Amino acid sequence: MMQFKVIVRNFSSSSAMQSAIKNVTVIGGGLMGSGIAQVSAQAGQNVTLVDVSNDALAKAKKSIGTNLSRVAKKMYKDNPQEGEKFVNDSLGRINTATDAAEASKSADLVVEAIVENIGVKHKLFKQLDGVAPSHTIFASNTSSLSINEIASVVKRKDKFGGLHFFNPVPVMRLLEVVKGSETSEATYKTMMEWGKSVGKTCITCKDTPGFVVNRLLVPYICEAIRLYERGDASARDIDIAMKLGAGYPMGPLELADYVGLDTNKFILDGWHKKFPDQQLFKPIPLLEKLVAEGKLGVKTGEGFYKYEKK
Ligand SMILES: CCCCCCC[C@H](O)CC(=O)SCCNC(=O)CCNC(=O)[C@H](O)C(C)(C)COP(=O)([O-])OP(=O)([O-])OC[C@H]1O[C@@H](n2cnc3c(N)ncnc32)[C@H](O)[C@@H]1OP(=O)([O-])[O-]
Ligand SMILES: NC(=O)c1ccc[n+]([C@@H]2O[C@H](COP(=O)([O-])OP(=O)(O)OC[C@H]3O[C@@H](n4cnc5c(N)ncnc54)[C@H](O)[C@@H]3O)[C@@H](O)[C@H]2O)c1
Repeated sequence: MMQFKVIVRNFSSSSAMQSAIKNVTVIGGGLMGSGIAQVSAQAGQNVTLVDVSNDALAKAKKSIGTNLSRVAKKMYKDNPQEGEKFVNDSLGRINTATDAAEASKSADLVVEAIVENIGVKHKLFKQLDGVAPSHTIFASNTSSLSINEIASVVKRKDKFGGLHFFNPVPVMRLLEVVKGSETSEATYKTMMEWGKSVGKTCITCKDTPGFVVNRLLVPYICEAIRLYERGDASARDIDIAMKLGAGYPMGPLELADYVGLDTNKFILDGWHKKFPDQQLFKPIPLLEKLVAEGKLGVKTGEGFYKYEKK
């Protein structure tokens, strides 16, 4: 078991940094959207979590409940009653919905965390731009797409930016706040304040591929896969090397399995298309093979490693 010390902050609304954002609509109730909904509700905000799938919403509510209990256990270890109240109050602030347009009508901030597909994101934001109040800020949690490109379909380009969270959202302390070329200073400031209000340390990023973290992380993971593919070291040894030699909580191949090999491939393919001469972004035959075989990592039970299905 890897060791990872979680720093628990006090998220009660009285002590958390106040934000101008009171009503948050999170679109996409998967891995990331459920985490974003959780940290917003913990910070005292009213959240509407939207997904096209009722099953995804039910799964999201269940995992949010479990993860809130983990937080409460640490935060209120001497006062379980308060802990229970924290969990129930936070859950009580989260409504679920399947109609994104309707759910955006009362939002101060819309955070999009749906599939990493520019066409699908465009369709969503175009629809929301027509119905959300004029003050509403739109943000995307995209891992690898350009904020300017996503924002190109809306009229409110000054009120559009990137809010890039990290997986698992309740644990990872960083938030990348991405300024598009037309993001206004007021929108940027509000996004920074909101990020702090949900307990994150915010950094400012330009709209460059991968922002900061993924611009460094993607080549690192790709080089680890290539090293393994060449037979220079075993998967286990590569992961041990980076955990014990560089202090990372997970090795690069474990992390690739955790994020999903399909996601790894999707990011790499997109960047290769954009920057065909960049050696680091060239396709990796082993990654292609694993994805073609449906070995996508933890979520399918096999990637570089095998996992017990839960
Ligand atoms: C081509 C490349 C592609 C790149 C793709 C990029 C994708 C994306 O854009 C960017 C990313 O996100 S990049 C990805 C960035 N992410 C990384 O790089 C992640 C790197 N990995 C890690 O940081 C650690 O391995 C984990 C924290 C994941 C698990 O830690 P562990 O020690 O192996 O396992 P543990 O003992 O179970 O848990 C430890 C503690 O965490 C707590 N907890 C866990 N989940 C929780 C939840 N959902 N809620 C609340 N709490 C949760 C748990 O209760 C425990 O607390 P305690 O107080 O200690 O009892
Ligand atoms: N997985 C990660 O580690 C990670 C980290 C940071 C950022 N991201 C980014 O966050 C976004 C979401 O990733 P994820 O891993 O949570 O994906 P996911 O597949 O777990 O969840 C996506 C959810 O969006 C829903 N959805 C799809 N289209 C929709 C629509 N039009 N309206 C409403 N809901 C819709 C799906 O039903 C699904 O539940 C992507 O842009 C991804 O690049 C992912």
